[in-house]
Amino acid sequence: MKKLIIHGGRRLSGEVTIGGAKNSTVALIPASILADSVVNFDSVPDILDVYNLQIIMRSMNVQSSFANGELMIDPTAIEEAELPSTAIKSLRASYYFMGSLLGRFGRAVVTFPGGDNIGPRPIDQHVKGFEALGAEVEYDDDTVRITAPNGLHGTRIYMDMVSVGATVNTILAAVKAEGTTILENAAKEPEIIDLATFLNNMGAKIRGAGTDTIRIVGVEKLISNNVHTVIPDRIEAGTYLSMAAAQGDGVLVKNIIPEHLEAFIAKMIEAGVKLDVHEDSIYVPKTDHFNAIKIKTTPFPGFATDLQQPITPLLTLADKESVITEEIYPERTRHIPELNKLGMDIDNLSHGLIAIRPSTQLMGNSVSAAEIRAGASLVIGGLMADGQTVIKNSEHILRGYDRLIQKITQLNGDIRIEESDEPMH
Ligand SMILES: CC(=O)N[C@H]1[C@@H](OP(=O)(O)OP(=O)(O)OC[C@H]2O[C@@H](n3ccc(=O)[nH]c3=O)[C@H](O)[C@@H]2O)O[C@H](CO)[C@@H](O)[C@@H]1O
Ligand SMILES: C=C(OP(=O)(O)O)C(=O)O
Repeated sequence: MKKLIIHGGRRLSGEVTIGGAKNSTVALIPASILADSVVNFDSVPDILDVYNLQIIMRSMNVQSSFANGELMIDPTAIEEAELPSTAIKSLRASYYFMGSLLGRFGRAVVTFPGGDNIGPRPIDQHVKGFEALGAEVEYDDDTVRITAPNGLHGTRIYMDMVSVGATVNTILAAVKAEGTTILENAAKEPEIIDLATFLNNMGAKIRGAGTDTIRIVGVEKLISNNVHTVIPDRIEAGTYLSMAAAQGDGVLVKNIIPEHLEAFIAKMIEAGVKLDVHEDSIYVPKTDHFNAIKIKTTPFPGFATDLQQPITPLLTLADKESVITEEIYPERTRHIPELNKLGMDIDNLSHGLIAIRPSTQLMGNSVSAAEIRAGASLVIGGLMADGQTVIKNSEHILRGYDRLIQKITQLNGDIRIEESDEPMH
């Protein structure tokens, strides 16, 4: 197990550059096995999810190399194989191999994915998409078996709820299907536009990504002729904006697409942080007085559930009680008892309703990261609290935060990582 050790209380300043988006990358990599050529990406974040996706691809004889943000994937000699369940379980997005293997081979056998423990994460809408395209889906124990004995055929699919994962998986299965697929009530997240851009540049015909109706005309071949640059990670950006507002004396956060963070920026400004928003960067000035605010998480372009936990420590600095309604994952509250160990006063009032009260005396403590964004909130809490904070199970954080130690150190934070003999849980 890895532990993060933070000596808090130091003020942060300087610049930090945001990496490529985890949630794009983890869709782009499985998508690349649909290509009939080598595929190249840059701005790929240095995160554990990428290494685990490489392990999964290697089991299918898909070779890849990854260094300095450049990722090359060669799917031209791909073979069907049993996928390694430990790597599959290490991340959520391994379920994108259901859609991409189905698109490539007309069948897929994938163990149920892992990912963050943020409450129930059903896949009924993914299955609805596959079945609508003509696939048959069977579950046996922990495994999903998908076949398409008569091929995949475009159709009209209405998603019963807005799901990022189901939208991505349906696109992956439909991109080489025969005929036209019309996906209604699709998710509109920027990462879906990034995926569609990547596939379209290889010859796919996907229109409407970023709106709630996506139209896909199936094509036979996908050939990559250029390098795809992954969009900046809006969740990593929001995490550093929150960290800088809570503990900074002036921090410039670079490589941001502000349009991807509109709801978050609006809430930070409402909280009293006078953000200076530029074309591709945001300056966070030192803030002495914070207002209490109300937040409700909703699908894009609303306030992202993935930023609910990272903004929470900042709200403990407000003058009155703030309230967050977590609509997407009401059980995404495992940060609360841990942040309270640092002296914060946060209450899980009822299903998804969180009260954050002013707290003054924060002291470091030993805490545990239950999942990635809970962990990110603990990193911010640890930087705010006096004394030493030890964050156990930090692998969860490193799943999705590019060069975290280097970036926080560059901002004058005191943080290091240590290996411990205790098993991860
Ligand atoms: C790798 C990736 O991109 N992960 C993101 C993705 O997760 P993920 O794609 O898993 O999240 P979804 O958008 O699918 O989930 C949204 C909501 O729909 C529900 N649902 C989803 C699918 C389904 O078949 N049935 C169903 O009921 C979920 O329980 C949840 O309440 O979007 C989430 C919501 O923005 C983010 O927190 C995750 O960071
Ligand atoms: C929930 C998240 O990730 P995943 O879907 O990969 O578990 C996240 O990035 O906040």
